[in-house]
Order: sequence, then structure tokens, then C-alpha cells
Amino acid sequence: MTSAPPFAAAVTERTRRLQTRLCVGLDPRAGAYRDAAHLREHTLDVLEAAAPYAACLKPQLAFFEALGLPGFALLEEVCGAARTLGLPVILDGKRGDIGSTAQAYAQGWLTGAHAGDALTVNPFLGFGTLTPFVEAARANGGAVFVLVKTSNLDQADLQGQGVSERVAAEVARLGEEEQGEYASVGAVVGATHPGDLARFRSLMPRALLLLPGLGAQGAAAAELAPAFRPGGTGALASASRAVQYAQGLDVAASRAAARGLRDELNGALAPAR
Ligand SMILES: O=C(O)c1cc(=O)[nH]c(=O)n1[C@@H]1O[C@H](COP(=O)(O)O)[C@@H](O)[C@H]1O
Repeated sequence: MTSAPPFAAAVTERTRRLQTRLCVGLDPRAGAYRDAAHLREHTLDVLEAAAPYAACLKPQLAFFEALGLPGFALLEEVCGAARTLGLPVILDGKRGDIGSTAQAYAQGWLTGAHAGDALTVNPFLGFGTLTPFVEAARANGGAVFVLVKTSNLDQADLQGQGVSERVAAEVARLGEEEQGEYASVGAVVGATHPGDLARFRSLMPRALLLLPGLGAQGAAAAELAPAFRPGGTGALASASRAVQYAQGLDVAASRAAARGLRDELNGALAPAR
């Protein structure tokens, strides 16, 4: 048995203290900027502006990788800034591979120079391939978020017919190996599937649920209450474009969007709390 996982404890403490269930995504699109310096400045400005309304930050690795080496430098800077602001970081990498390669991914993204506190992971290669990620997360006080039911419509091609439920059962089983209010093994469940949230909540009682799809993908905060446990913790609803590019590159609009989404999420929970 391991002790209470720091990422899960930290993000839950922040939710309670600041009353926010919002995960702010950073997906900096090169085409939106004049040059790399402009992208860097805006991305760091959005981070600082949205931080007071966020429970955690979720940089999408793809957008940083697309920038090449300067992207890795920026990612380190983003993670450093988030740490200074007290924001736990989920790296969205959706990694997954055979065990020995998974170990290298886990080392790079959960313990290396660019590491975040948590990483999204893909279970498609089999449950055993999650082990290096789970071990690295536990050893470092981090977390993993396993893809259970993704936000996109075509997830049904492969995630239907009980597959998501099997992954959810494995997430719950891994969580039972730990103590603490929430385990270091969480799950990704698209906010775009509001009718499924209560079921996944009960299938994974001690998993933090990451709910992407708020805003640009059409999910509405008002429908997400079933993902939370009594008291209003246990889920993090995520928005990227709806915050970073709320109104073009207007940082004040990003701040207002983050505040608005935080308030909408709290409003959705108000009757239950
Ligand atoms: O793991 C994720 O965060 C994720 C899972 C999922 O099922 N769907 C999904 O959109 N995401 C990520 O969440 C972000 C969504 O961006 P927006 O639609 O702009 O909020 C992107 O970085 C996606 O890669």
C-alpha cells in the first residue's frame, strides 16, 4: 500500500480552497502567432491570467513537440511557471507502448527534465503496459490519467462494446492498491458524454476524472455534475481553445473565459453541494 498521492491531494486541496474544478489546457498553435517569441509570450500570459481560476494546467505535448527544440524549452518554462503559481500540471501526451518503451516514456514525462506531475496514458497495448507509468507516478507523487472514453465521436469505433468499462474496471483495481481519498490512477472521460458520467463515476469511485471537451467541442459545464463526488471533488473539466483563444489573442478574454467556466462548473454543482 502506498500513502496518499501528492498530485491527487494537491489538486483536490486546490479545488476546495479556490473552489475551482477547471483544468486549463494549453494548446499553443504556431499558426496563430507572428513567430516563436510571440507564441511564448502569449502562452505564458494566458497561463498567468487563467491560473487563479484553475485547479490544474494541461499542456498538450503535441503542440510543444510541433515546435521542435524551442517547444521543449517552452514546455519547461510553462511547467516552471505553473509550479511557481502552485498549479499542478497534467501533461497530455496519451503515451502507451510495450513495457520497456513505456518505461522510457514514463521516465521522460513523469520524472525527466520536462516532466509534469501527471500524464495522460493510452491503455490500448494492454493493461500490463500501464505498469511503468503507474510505478513512476507512485514513486514521484504524480498521477496518470488512463483513456477510458475519449471525447471524440469516433471513439465508438474501438471504445464501445464494453471496452471502456473494462478499462474503467482496471483503473478502479489499480486505485484499490492505494490509500488516500483519491488514487494516483485517474481516468479520462469526455465531457461530451454527459449521460455516461454517473456510470463511470460509480465504476471508478476513487479515481480523479479528467473531462476534456468543455467549450470548443461542445460540452456544457451544466451537464457535468454527475462526474463529481459528494462535496464537489473528484473531477476536473478541461478547456483549451475556449480559454487560450477565447477572443483571438486577447488575454483579458482568456482570463474572463476561465473565470466564467469556473463559475459555470460551480453553478452546476450548487444544487448538489
Ligand atoms: O487527454 C485529453 O486531454 C483529451 C482526451 C480526449 O478524450 N479528448 C481531448 O480533446 N483531449 C485533449 O483535450 C484538449 C481539448 O482541446 P479543446 O477542445 O480546445 O478544449 C486537446 O488537447 C485534446 O488533445
